Amino acid sequence: MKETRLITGLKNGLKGELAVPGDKSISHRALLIGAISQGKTVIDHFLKSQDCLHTLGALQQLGVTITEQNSQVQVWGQGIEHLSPSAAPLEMGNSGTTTRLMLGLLAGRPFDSYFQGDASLSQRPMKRVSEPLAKMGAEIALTAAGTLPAKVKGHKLHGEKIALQVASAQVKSAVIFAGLQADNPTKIIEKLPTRNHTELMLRQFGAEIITAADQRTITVIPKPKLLGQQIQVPGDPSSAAFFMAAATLVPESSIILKNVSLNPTRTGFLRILQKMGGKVSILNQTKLSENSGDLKVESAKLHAIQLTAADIPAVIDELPLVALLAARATGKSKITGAEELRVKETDRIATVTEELSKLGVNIQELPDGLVISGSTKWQPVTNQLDSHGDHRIGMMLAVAALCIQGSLELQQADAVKISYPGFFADLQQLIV
Ligand SMILES: O=C(O)C1=C[C@@H](OP(=O)(O)O)[C@@H](O)[C@H](O)C1
Ligand SMILES: C=C(OP(=O)(O)O)C(=O)O
Repeated sequence: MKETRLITGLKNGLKGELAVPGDKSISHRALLIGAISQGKTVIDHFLKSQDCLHTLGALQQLGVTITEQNSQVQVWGQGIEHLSPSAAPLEMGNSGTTTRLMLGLLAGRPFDSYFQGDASLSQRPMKRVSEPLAKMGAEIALTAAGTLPAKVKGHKLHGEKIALQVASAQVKSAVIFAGLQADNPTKIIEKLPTRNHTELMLRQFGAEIITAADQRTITVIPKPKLLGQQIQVPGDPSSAAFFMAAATLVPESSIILKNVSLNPTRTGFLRILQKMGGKVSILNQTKLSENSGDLKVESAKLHAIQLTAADIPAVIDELPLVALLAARATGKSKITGAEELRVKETDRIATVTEELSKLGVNIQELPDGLVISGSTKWQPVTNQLDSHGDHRIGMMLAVAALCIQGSLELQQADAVKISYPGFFADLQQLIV
């Protein structure tokens, strides 16, 4: 990641319409669930970003045929029992989602698998997956630090009652993929409800996955007959959030973001922005593979916000952007219960603090969050910002730079390719 980009503060507001790329979480799952089903799965609006392409590549390493035609991705599923071992390590790149979901999937296959990832992913915790899976009979060897590279020795699995120690959709999904292969039902109890795309999509393919009224107790009935489906991936709300923030913060903006997912486990940023005084309205609601709609966003003056643990899962990937909103708002904001940010692509509590401080923002780290005193009169101490190789930090800083007079350099700007390769081109489309 070597690319440096110059970003110039905007004199005019953002204007126009944009359809953001497909949802990253749903794109990963459409490939994985398509691969273990019988028959063809056709994916519309698949997110062709580096992370999702690692899921695609790893499935090809396991013998799955995946083709592309007329901008659709086709997965030629033959059922889970047709996955075949890969002699070479499965390449996870930078993608935590690929790794954790595939560890759950391959733990129950009758062969061994090897996983490796890039330098950032190789620092991220994997015991959160290997430990609950071990209760089901899985055997996953990690480094002494509990990280990749991993060796999965495939075993028969048994259903268990599993109380998860972290609120993580990746961990929940790993246990669900293992539970599909077990010889009796698996009951998962989450600390807090997290994004539910795995459950929704597996139901569409024919599985019986029962979610209790508390939204955090999930029962997986094993050995379903899964049949290939048509998937229409809605726009990624985590990608839409960058433009929602930009349109809010740059005066005289008014934009429409088309077909964005409105799954309530993902709309935390929308709700928080509204609570801070943001002007966001939902226009046309549509049903793609999940509920979605168009979002109209206009510039607004914001006030501070307090977030605690229960707020975090629905906004986990947008928290760097919430920090940016808070940095431009009136008053002192506090985010707590967000210690998960420390184990993302970077320690996002540290990288957000380091980079926003360079812009003159009054921001302090907490062990599990941030305290930010907002102001619209930042005094940058440098004109060089750095994504630290973290896509979400890079895009948040690009939005921050739009709010400033003059130009800033963003180093390692190409990190955006991990989840949003066309980010800078799409941003340009809204700049008049
Ligand atoms: O399940 C998923 O698709 C994801 C879950 C979240 O991670 P955790 O489950 O670790 O919170 C999120 O940060 C990640 O970008 C995608
Ligand atoms: C944390 C993220 O992804 P992953 O865990 O899949 O690497 C992210 O996209 O912000």
